[in-house]
Amino acid sequence: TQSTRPQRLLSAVQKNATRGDPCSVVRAIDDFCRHKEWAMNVGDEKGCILDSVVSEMNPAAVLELGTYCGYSTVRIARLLPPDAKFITLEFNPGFAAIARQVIAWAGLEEKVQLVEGASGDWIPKIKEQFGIKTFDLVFLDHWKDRYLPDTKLMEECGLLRKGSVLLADNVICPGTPDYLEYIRSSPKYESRYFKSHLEYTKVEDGLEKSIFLG
Ligand SMILES: O=C(NC/C=C/[C@H]1O[C@@H](n2cnc(C(F)(F)F)c2)[C@H](O)[C@@H]1O)c1cc([N+](=O)[O-])cc(O)c1O
Ligand SMILES: [Mg+2]
Repeated sequence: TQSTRPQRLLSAVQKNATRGDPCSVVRAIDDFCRHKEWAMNVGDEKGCILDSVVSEMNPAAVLELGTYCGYSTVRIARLLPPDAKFITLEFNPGFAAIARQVIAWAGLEEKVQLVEGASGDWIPKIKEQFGIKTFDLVFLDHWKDRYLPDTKLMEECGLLRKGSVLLADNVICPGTPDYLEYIRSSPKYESRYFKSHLEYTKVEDGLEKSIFLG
């Protein structure tokens, strides 16, 4: 039977990366996506911006929306302090199964809680299910038409505190126009655009970093 792209990406990790070495997992995925098959990971260029935001914040509680194959999950988890809580949400069971193996190959399964399901169902349950009051950092990289409704839902559920940071991928390509319009015009946020490129290409894209002002 035909393999899927996520399965081929996992095989490249298992072939080329060293077990327990997150950086070698990140490098193996970037090499695979640059030279063999493009895939929608945040990539190395935007990934460095993600790294700098995570390192600067040293967050105690992180939420990722859109695990996919676990590339950004590994990038984030490798930088977190030991007692940090990191939840990553994935809707597609096939992608989740691959991501679990990528995260395990990196040796980071203890630092990450991969939850399968829809954001609309899970966001209202996170506080009680995982004992999390608020998130210090949220990385949005899931369906682009869900960025805005899920941000409003996180506000309503009290998951953001003064100073919480939302970091959104793909605000230019494929684009999240309703989210950008909202976040840049809302008095509840202070936003900044980090210009970069769509992963593994020369096309413009970037990350929008927004601080919740409470
Ligand atoms: O479409 C893109 N990304 C969509 C990404 C979607 C991923 O987020 C998951 N998800 C959906 N809901 C949840 C939640 F939150 F409910 F758990 C998680 C989906 O199953 C999928 O794995 C994309 C496309 C391009 N591109 O160039 O076309 C480049 C990129 O960087 C991209 O991120
Ligand atoms: Mg993306």
